[in-house]
Amino acid sequence: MIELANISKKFGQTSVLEHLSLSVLPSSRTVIVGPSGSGKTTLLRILAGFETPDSGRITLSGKTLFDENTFIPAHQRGIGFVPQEGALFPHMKVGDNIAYGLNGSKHENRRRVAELMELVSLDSRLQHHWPHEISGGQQQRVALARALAQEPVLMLLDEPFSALDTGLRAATRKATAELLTHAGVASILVTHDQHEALSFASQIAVIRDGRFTQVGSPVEVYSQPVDEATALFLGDALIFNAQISNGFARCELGNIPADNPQFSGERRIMLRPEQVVISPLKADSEPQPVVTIVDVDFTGYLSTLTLASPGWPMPLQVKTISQQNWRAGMVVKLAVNGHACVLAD
Ligand SMILES: Nc1ncnc2c1ncn2[C@@H]1O[C@H](COP(=O)(O)OP(=O)(O)OP(=O)(O)O)[C@@H](O)[C@H]1O
Repeated sequence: MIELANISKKFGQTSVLEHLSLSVLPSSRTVIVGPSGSGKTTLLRILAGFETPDSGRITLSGKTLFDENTFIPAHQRGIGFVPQEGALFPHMKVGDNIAYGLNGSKHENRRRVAELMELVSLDSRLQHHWPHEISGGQQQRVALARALAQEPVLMLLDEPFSALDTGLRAATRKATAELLTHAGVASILVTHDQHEALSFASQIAVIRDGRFTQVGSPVEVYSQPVDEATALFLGDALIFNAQISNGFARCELGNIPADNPQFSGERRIMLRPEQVVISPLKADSEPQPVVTIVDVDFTGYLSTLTLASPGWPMPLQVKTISQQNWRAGMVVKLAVNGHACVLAD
């Protein structure tokens, strides 16, 4: 439904976006995730029509929004935009914020505001409040209702939950995802928070230095990242040098099935910490390799174990679910679940 092809943008001599291409399906949820300064907001502003790319093409439902001969202005695009921290008009009450841009009769607008408030699960009595009289989560819902009032086919969300505390953030994120899917509105959300990205998205586009390094489903980009930086950006990762042959990766942790059997020779591989299962060693068994816990950093639900083995070049840190009996000096058994991801660099 929305297609970007070869979008590039420079500010002065600095290239900020380079040849970005992306397809977003109707009613889907795409997340653009990447470090600060990677070009996320610039891309969103280009899609909204607030910024002009230097080259490329953007089409929405078959209609060209931008190419070398075309520039459709923001208010004619049918695209909703929820900026960071909602950006409500402070001098307008909640109801008037939502009604901003509605051009029906007074009676119709009142009915539509009530509908939209119900859609975003806001108590209709809040329409008479000033923005500063409602909570951060409620302000985000008002901003969403205001954007939905335009009946967009695509909603752009720029770090919309960043001002909310952790619990409220997760709840608002889930409610927003459900609401947009239910309303049949496709969305593109920008964030630098990998948990948020993995939880909200049906499709993730990882951006670094103005380029997409990987586009895929959350499970794909998390378990099969293309390179080390993408792997580390999306969560904790254990990276090893390995010798790949016959579909197996030989490394410090043993012989692990490789996710891509075409590779061979010396390569870097990645495992997620949850793939490594650590268990106490039974008295009479021989561990292979011999692994000792050298340090336990207990942080509640999770502990970081520092593990050492005579054959390893350096100790390995693994974050794992805490167990009460773990202590430094203990010899443990390691097992690896699933495949090792063979990295491209
Ligand atoms: N109007 C502008 N003029 C000049 N440079 C700009 C402009 N807007 C953005 N930039 C630069 O473009 C680069 C990308 O900025 P952008 O805001 O798109 O990144 P971001 O990934 O959204 O970052 P953050 O996560 O910190 O918001 C940055 O180096 C920024 O300084």
